[in-house]
Amino acid sequence: MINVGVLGATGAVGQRFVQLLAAHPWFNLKTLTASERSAGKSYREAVNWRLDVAMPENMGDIVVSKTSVDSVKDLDIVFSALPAELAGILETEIADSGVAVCSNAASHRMDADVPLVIPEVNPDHLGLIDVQRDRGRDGFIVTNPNCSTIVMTMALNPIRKRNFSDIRVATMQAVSGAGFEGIAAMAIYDNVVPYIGSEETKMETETKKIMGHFNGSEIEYSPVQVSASCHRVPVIDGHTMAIWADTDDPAEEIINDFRNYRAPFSNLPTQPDKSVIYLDAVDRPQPRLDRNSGNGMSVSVGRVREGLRFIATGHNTIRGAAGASVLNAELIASRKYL
Ligand SMILES: NC(=O)C1=CN([C@@H]2O[C@H](COP(=O)(O)OP(=O)(O)OC[C@H]3O[C@@H](n4cnc5c(N)ncnc54)[C@H](OP(=O)(O)O)[C@@H]3O)[C@@H](O)[C@H]2O)C=CC1
Ligand SMILES: N[C@@H](CC(=O)OP(=O)(O)O)C(=O)O
Repeated sequence: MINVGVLGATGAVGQRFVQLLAAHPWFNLKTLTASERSAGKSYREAVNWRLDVAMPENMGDIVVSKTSVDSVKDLDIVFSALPAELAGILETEIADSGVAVCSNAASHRMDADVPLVIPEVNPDHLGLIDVQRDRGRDGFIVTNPNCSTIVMTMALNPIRKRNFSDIRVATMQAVSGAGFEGIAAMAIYDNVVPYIGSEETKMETETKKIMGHFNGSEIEYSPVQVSASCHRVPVIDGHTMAIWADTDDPAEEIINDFRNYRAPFSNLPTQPDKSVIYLDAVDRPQPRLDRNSGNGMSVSVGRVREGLRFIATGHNTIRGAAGASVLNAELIASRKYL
């Protein structure tokens, strides 16, 4: 078993990590960290469990540690669900101390030698781990993209061979994306908020790195242009988006690409066989109906129309966050990077 821990284990993403790791076949979850407010309490006492599945019983008695390099020094991997302003320095120190960091936080995503990985899309970018090691780092950092960026790039992956260069996207993002205390009920109920700080820039820049080419020492960014407009809607979990891409190929061909798509790895426990699912009902995908497909790891697509226009939905705290990081760690372990 590989010993792992979760940084920020009491938050919206941290709880998803605990849910996904508590009975993982490869990973032994032994350390949970949070702020000074929670440190020293049992996880059961510290956490305000808010997921729609029960808290795994075996996690409740773990004593929450302070988030520090020392607390995780005996682990092989830490999963980071820390606020970005803390993640920057701490993740660097933990990686330098010899531990592998799989992070959800935005802080290191665009660092030149840090892989920004979705296993189905750009697994070869893990080669940047060797670049980090070559400069003397004992551990390493691997990041997963922003939640909306993951759903969009996963949805585009089966049709990538069609060589589009111009993508437009309008998102409808769930409130869980803002964290538990992120948005007041009075602000979102009966409403749509047409602003999510930095989200549009993240979608526009992270996509160029993910779709870029790893030449053995660095990523050559893709020339693809993304124009994003991001909006918060009164949905608990599941980001939905309308996507436009510049191909005139017939809708039937695109639908066939989606139907025939299979995930590339069969040996990773968190990877569903179909990580992109095509739905042909005229009114799908919908977040409430489709976010849990593939245990929350599949992206659902539908309403494919010439132009090209289509809709995609994915679970933002599973496929877009904790599940994405766990899948990255499985790929890292299977490729013997630990
Ligand atoms: N929500 C989402 O859909 C996504 C979130 N992310 C990213 O994941 C990260 C976590 O987000 P989210 O779970 O929503 O955030 P939350 O606010 O829900 O949780 C924050 C976590 O960090 C801990 N924490 C807060 N302050 C400190 C501190 N000073 N020292 C140590 N630990 C601290 C909290 O512990 P305590 O309970 O003790 O306060 C809690 O465990 C962020 O970087 C976010 O941008 C990425 C993709 C999607
Ligand atoms: N901004 C996203 C969630 C998030 O935290 O993204 P990032 O990991 O890029 O900071 C949302 O609100 O839905």
